[in-house]
Amino acid sequence: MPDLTSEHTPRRCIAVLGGSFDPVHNGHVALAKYFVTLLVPDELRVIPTGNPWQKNGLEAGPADRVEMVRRAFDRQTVPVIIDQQEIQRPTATYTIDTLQALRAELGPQASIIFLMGADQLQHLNTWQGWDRLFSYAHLGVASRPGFAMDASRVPAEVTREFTRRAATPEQIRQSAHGLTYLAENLAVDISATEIRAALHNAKKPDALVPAAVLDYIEQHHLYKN
Ligand SMILES: Nc1ncnc2c1ncn2[C@@H]1O[C@H](COP(=O)(O)OP(=O)(O)OP(=O)(O)O)[C@@H](O)[C@H]1O
Ligand SMILES: O=C(O)c1ccc[n+]([C@@H]2O[C@H](COP(=O)([O-])O)[C@@H](O)[C@H]2O)c1
Repeated sequence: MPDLTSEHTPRRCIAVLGGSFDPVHNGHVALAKYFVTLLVPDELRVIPTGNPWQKNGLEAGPADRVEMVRRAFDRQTVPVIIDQQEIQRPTATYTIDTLQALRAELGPQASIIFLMGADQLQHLNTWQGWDRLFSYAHLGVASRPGFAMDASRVPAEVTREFTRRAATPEQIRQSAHGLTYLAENLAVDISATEIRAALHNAKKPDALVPAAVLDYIEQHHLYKN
């Protein structure tokens, strides 16, 4: 039987943003928007972590983080799915498991790109099965103030993989997995850590989080001492 998918059906492209989102903020929205503009994916999949094993616990519960994410991403130019698979998985959250599940769900043809900020790039080689991530997805990384993306801070083995797999947005859209893209001109100096600190000090971080998220935080008395 001829492979009609590759010849006649455009390949679907799904951009995936995983995160603790404790809380979601304008840096996350800017990261997603950057890659949505670059790739014009068919879907933005946002996946709040369940048990982020490299963090010392989360402050807000999963239901609150999901609702904040829903509010933050309610006005995108592409369809958005808030995917709760990591929250529903009882074990430690490993991206490799998530990407395997997404590949099984979306099929071998789909172009899947997992997005992250430069802070994660700096220790990507500590992720569970990091070198197998490329078997399931492309990786898209954006710069972030305070986190260099050059050889001074990125481990040599990570730089090597990113260099040999570097591709254009068009190449990423036209293949399923295994390529990389470094966006070096995003510069949003916001972190969830500073937002939690502001809220604990009764400050209103209204320039750092979407208004609908701040409303939710206030209504539900999140991040209070
Ligand atoms: N300001 C930002 N610019 C670019 N990428 C970002 C930014 N903030 C977060 N990211 C990326 O978004 C993803 C989820 O981040 P996360 O939810 O841990 O936010 P955070 O601000 O880093 O949180 P925390 O301060 O609690 O560690 C990660 O890949 C991270 O690198
Ligand atoms: O798979 C791993 O081992 C792994 C280690 C650290 C982070 N991640 C993923 O990276 C994304 C951003 O993580 P964080 O801690 O910055 O919110 C989120 O989807 C995490 O599950 C994944």
